[in-house]
Formats: sequence, C-alpha cells, structure tokens
Amino acid sequence: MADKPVVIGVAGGTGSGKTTVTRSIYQHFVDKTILMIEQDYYYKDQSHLPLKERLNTNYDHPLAFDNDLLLEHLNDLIDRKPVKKPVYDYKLHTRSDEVVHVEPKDVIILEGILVLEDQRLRDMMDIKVFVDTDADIRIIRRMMRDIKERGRSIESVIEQYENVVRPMHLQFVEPTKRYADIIIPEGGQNLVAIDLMTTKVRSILEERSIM
Ligand SMILES: Nc1ncnc2c1ncn2[C@@H]1O[C@H](COP(=O)(O)OP(=O)(O)O)[C@@H](O)[C@H]1O
Ligand SMILES: O=c1ccn([C@@H]2O[C@H](COP(=O)(O)O)[C@@H](O)[C@H]2O)c(=O)[nH]1
Repeated sequence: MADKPVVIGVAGGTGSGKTTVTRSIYQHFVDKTILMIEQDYYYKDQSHLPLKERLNTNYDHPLAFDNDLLLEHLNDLIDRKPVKKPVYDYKLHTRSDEVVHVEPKDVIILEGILVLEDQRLRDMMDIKVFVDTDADIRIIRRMMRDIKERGRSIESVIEQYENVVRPMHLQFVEPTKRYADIIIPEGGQNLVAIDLMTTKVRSILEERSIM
C-alpha cells in the first residue's frame, strides 16, 4: 500500500489569513501532488430550509459542520481513494448541487475555523497550524471580502460579527490555539513561516519515501 499522505490542519479565526496561507503552501508544491480541503465546504446541507431561516443559522458553532462526512472523505483520501467533495454557496448559505471529484494526493491541507476543535480531525494531522491575527484586522478583512465576494452588506457583517462570530470565536476557535504545533502571526504575508512549513512537509515526504 502507498505511504500515508501528509495531513496539515490550518485553523484560525475568520479573516485571519487561513486560505491565503494554505494557497501559499500549495504554490510551493505545484510540481508535487497536494490538495486543499476547506472545512467550510462541509457545512451541513440546509437546502430543505427557506433562505430566511438559513440567515439565522450559527455558522461559527462546531455543530454547524458535517464533520462526519469530512472525516469519511479524509479517511478515503488517506486510503488513496477519490472523493466527491461538496461545494458550498456562501450567498445562498447552503451546499450547491455540484460536487467536485477529488483525487488522492501526497499532501492534504485541511483549512477552516474549527479544524482543530474536533479531536478526530486533530488525530489525523501531522502538522497543526493556527493562524493568529488580531481581531481588528480580521474584521476589516472579513468586511471587505464578504461585501466583495459573499454578497453581504456592511450592516449584516457587523451584526453577525457582534452577535455570533465574536462570541463563538472566543468560546470555540481561540481555545484551539493550544493544540497548534505552529502559530503563524498575520497569515499569508509571513514568508518565513510559509518556508518553514514547506521544508517540514518535504522532510516528512522524504521520511515516508513519497518524494
Ligand atoms: N496579509 C494580508 N494582508 C492583506 N490582506 C490579506 C492578508 N491575508 C489575507 N488577506 C485578505 O483578507 C481576506 C481574508 O483572508 P483569507 O485568507 O480568506 O482568511 P480566512 O481564510 O482566514 O478567512 C481575503 O480577502 C484576503 O485576500
Ligand atoms: O453560510 C455561511 C457560512 C459561513 N459563514 C461564515 O464564514 C466564516 C468562515 O469562513 P472564513 O473563510 O474562515 O472567514 C464563519 O465565521 C461564518 O460566520 C457565513 O457567514 N455564512
């Protein structure tokens, strides 16, 4: 059987730069086999609920995620089997009808606000990362991104942040920092941290004789 892929978990608050860090690591392995799994794509399907109700869902609570499906897919990928990854629509707040066919790869990066919260997910990871960015920077980044890319208004971002995102961050996301092997301040522009991560992944691949 082929050697186990390297699994990296990248957690951190909304807007901390998780996706940016993940993409930077990804770009270091263009010639190698690497894939990204976004925990966000595994939000529970809500297509049975009217949009008005979906607007009231707490998307920052661990129970909002279908981690059972995520675990099943990770286990398949680790066993070198392909999966059909769901696609999430942030504007409609539910899964889209499409799925993406994902082939197994040597390196898997799992990224999301609560990937370090579930012990079953943590146990699968070779490297656990927490992207640590101050809350004022994160809310500015989220505001810009959500208005540009996720169909939100300034008012809706502020209301959701104050009522749900901030308290859930303090209760569930921030405490998972203690599980991290590496804490990356400020995210994607931290080239030293990205370089160190890439070197570590290469050394694990070599140890497992994958490269
Ligand atoms: N170091 C940075 N400087 C400026 N903008 C950034 C930086 N890192 C990320 N961003 C921007 O902030 C927004 C949120 O970043 P993203 O990586 O998507 O965070 P997360 O995945 O943690 O929510 C994106 O629009 C991204 O382009
Ligand atoms: O339907 C949804 C699903 C998620 N959210 C928010 O997204 C962030 C997590 O994504 P990041 O890329 O890490 O910012 C989370 O804080 C949810 O509040 C949403 O608003 N609607």
